Amino acid sequence: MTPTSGTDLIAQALGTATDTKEIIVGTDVLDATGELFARVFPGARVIVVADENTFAAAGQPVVDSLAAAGVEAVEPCIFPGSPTLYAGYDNVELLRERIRPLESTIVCSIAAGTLNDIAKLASGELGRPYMNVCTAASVDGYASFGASISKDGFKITRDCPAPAALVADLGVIAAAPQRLTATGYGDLIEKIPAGADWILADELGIEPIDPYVWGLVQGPLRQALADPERIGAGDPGAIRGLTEGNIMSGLAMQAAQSSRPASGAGHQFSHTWEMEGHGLDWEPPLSHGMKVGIGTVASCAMWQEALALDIEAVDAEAVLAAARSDEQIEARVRAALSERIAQEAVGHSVAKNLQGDALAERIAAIKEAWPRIVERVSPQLMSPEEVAQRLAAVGAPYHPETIGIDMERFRATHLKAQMIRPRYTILDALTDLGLLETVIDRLFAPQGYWGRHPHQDQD
Ligand SMILES: NC(=O)C1=CN([C@@H]2O[C@H](COP(=O)(O)OP(=O)(O)OC[C@H]3O[C@@H](n4cnc5c(N)ncnc54)[C@H](OP(=O)(O)O)[C@@H]3O)[C@@H](O)[C@H]2O)C=CC1
Ligand SMILES: O=C(CO)COP(=O)(O)O
Repeated sequence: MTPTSGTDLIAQALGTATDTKEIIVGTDVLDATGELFARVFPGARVIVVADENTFAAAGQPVVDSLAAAGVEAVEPCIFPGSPTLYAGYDNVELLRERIRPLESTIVCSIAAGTLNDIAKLASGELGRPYMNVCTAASVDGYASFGASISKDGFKITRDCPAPAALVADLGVIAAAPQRLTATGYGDLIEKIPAGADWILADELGIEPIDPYVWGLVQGPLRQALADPERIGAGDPGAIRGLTEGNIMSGLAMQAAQSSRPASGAGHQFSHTWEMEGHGLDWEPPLSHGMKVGIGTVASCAMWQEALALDIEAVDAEAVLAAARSDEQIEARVRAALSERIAQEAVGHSVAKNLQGDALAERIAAIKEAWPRIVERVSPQLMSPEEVAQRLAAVGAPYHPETIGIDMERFRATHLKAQMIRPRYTILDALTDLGLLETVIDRLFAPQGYWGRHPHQDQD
């Protein structure tokens, strides 16, 4: 039977999930936490991990439910609620060392994206499973393999198993601050251009699409994104769709053991600003999904411009002659990025840098595949205007100015975003074709998307 609801899709995906055994999504389900814990971790003790915000949102019912199920509990670990917890490796170490001496003790975190990732990596480094009670529809990282954690200033997804179980109480999630719901929409909508980036990598034989994984993330995606007004207004049914869409996206990352299904060039804009520290000292800090939403507009605008190019006319000889050496790439990365980001970014950028025969082959491959790429990517994408309208409708920022990024910095981010990850996206295809700067020029020219939308109030 073909699953019809998000709940059915999650149940089906769990059948093949590598780490996650059970996910409970519903209204008034916090009191199921204890029995779920006892079922998934028989005989284990629990340590509840939360921060003051998330404990206030769901803590006591979770503690009561664990006690009612007869689960022995050690003293909870409650992080301060203010300043907002950051996804830094120091917090992972802090939690890991707190739980290390506690034998047969499993973390039950009560958390949105940040603390879930901290609990995931701290548990993973000790080879222990964990579970999470989700407090907002703010991210797709709940069910994912890997934790996005910053270490020495570089933020990237670090390998560790997904949670063994999740509880997502829709009452708690709907009552979370509206900005957390809006940010979850921003994280989810990037799966649209991220899908286009994956099609590109698939067509070039760089990272083939696994149809099963593709279906997990892309299957429920458009339905989950369908009604930003209702999501923004806090409608429970629409928030359920967003929650389930984000969980499915996490399950796709779990099935792929990679964030490829959920993260493309749009995410790379967000990661660049985050590593530059942009908005981290705001209270509340500028969230992941808010930055990803703007990155999604940027990525869709770039794809739109790319699809209008005459790729067949690209002069491969000229591109080869102008190709940068690895030393030149390193110098560019070091000039663009601060020292602590550049250190790791140089490795990714140099590894992606093609010259000579390898570059000639890549250009030929892009030319050969381009008609199929256009055919497959066109129905996948949304226009940048549509993405911006949807973000506005949900109550999320939709223009870089709104998040304090001026046009000069925004324009420069198009180049930096290509440097910080090994993942092949539209940024890399344009780089290989020697066209990235040309496309950026067109985007910011008077007729280009950003030329026509230089300020939020002119949108
Ligand atoms: N691993 C992965 O695959 C992915 C990871 N991420 C990462 O997730 C992080 C972003 O997570 P996000 O959820 O946006 O932000 P946070 O987890 O930082 O949440 C923002 C703030 O809201 C609090 N909060 C959460 N729920 C409630 C509630 N119900 N009531 C009141 N306050 C609440 C949070 O507490 P608390 O800190 O306890 O959550 C925190 O103080 C980033 O680090 C990002 O990189 C994003 C996508 C995928
Ligand atoms: O944030 C992510 C998915 O939402 C994944 O981030 P990466 O692209 O750094 O793996």
